[in-house]
Amino acid sequence: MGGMYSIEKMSRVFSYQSSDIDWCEDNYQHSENVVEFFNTMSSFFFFIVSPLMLYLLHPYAKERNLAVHMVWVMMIFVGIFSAYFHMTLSFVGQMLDELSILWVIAVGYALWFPRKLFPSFIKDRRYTFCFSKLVMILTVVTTLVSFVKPTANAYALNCFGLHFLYTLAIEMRSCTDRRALRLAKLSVGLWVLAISCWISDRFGCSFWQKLNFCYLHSLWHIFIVMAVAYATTLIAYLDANYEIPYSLPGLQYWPCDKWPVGVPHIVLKGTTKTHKRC
Ligand SMILES: CCCCCCCC/C=C\CCCCCCCC(=O)N[C@@H](CO)[C@H](O)/C=C/CCCCCCCCCCCCC
Ligand SMILES: [Ca+2]
Ligand SMILES: [Zn+2]
Repeated sequence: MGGMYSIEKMSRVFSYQSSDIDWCEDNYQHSENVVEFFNTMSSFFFFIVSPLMLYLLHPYAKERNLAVHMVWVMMIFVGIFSAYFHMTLSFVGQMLDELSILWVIAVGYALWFPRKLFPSFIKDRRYTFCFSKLVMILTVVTTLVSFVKPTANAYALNCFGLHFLYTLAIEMRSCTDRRALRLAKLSVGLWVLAISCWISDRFGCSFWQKLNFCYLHSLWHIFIVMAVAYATTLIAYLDANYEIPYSLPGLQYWPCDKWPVGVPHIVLKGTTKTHKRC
């Protein structure tokens, strides 16, 4: 009897709308199996951008470390879990969505956090591995803590965005490379657009419902993927200048460098040992 009760309780976490969160988009408007249709569909944007980023970052990853591909491989899973969450609004969907974001951020920090900003006790090159280990231990602990108050997770995750902006500001202070500075401004601009949509959807829903425009969370999906694409290229570029300067890293835009819009990527122009400014 007790066993039956706990199985029933367990399966409830998979059921539709078992999550505490419900985004502004009206539920079941376009299908009886999909709770938030546009939020689900816009999650597929992750699938378009992730393979493109894996392709564009490949020359840098080959020279530096193939492990950097983990970030965009994991972003595919973020897309899958995000689509599942908005399709069902289930508790399991919410946790998968949030925890996959947490792990992408953790891998990003373990791979790219600038050594000069390491805590003083692990600043030495020999202990770089310790930093990654520390990040992973903290992430395992945070994963367990995230079950205590699931509604707070999304806000906690957004704080990483703020910490990332702070780290970027310190990094860019000493940078004179015009292309890198422009990319930093574009990344921050996209992040500001994204976070404004997320906050507005969360807290201004009644206003947007009056205007009959409840798609801000879908726009958040699109802007945040673009912000992450721009920001990861910038971080990878700064990292390449620091760790593999002999490869003469440069920044270009895909598909055509001369177009006013495009996806940024790194080109490696050389193999001789020279230094750059960032
Ligand atoms: C030196 C450090 C390098 C760090 C690299 C970071 C790499 C990748 C980071 C983030 C992945 C973000 C993925 C967003 C997925 C959105 C899915 C979603 O919509 N989930 C919502 C529910 O559907 C949920 O409420 C969202 C929660 C908040 C997520 C906050 C993500 C913070 C992202 C920080 C990105 C920084 C980019 C800033 C550019 C200047
Ligand atoms: Ca909704
Ligand atoms: Zn979402």
